[in-house]
Amino acid sequence: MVDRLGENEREKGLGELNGWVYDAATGAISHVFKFKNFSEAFGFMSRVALAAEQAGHHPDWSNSYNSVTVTLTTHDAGGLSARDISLAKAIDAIVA
Ligand SMILES: C[C@H](O)[C@H](O)[C@H]1CNC2=NC(N)=NC(=O)C2=N1
Repeated sequence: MVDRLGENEREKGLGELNGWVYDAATGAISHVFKFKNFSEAFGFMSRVALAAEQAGHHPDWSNSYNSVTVTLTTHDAGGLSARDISLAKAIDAIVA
């Protein structure tokens, strides 16, 4: 079990990320990643899948051709937790 972040922790975490948006209604952060083509998008998803497995924390996501929408929230905590911030940082590192 992991705690939901308070407002201050959430804002601090968001400040350490690159282009993720918090949705208060769902308690999730999301980011739309765009690539040159489907192959690049799927390669990104493969790398994220490995990072997610390593973290034991998994994205809600969708893919349409060259676009991947990644949404992170912690179901167990009913909102955003440090695990989401940590996985978002790993994803930012993958696209950097
Ligand atoms: C037992 C295991 O740690 C949990 O069920 C994990 C797996 N991956 C998860 N991923 C996400 N995004 N939220 C969770 O609450 C979650 N729970």
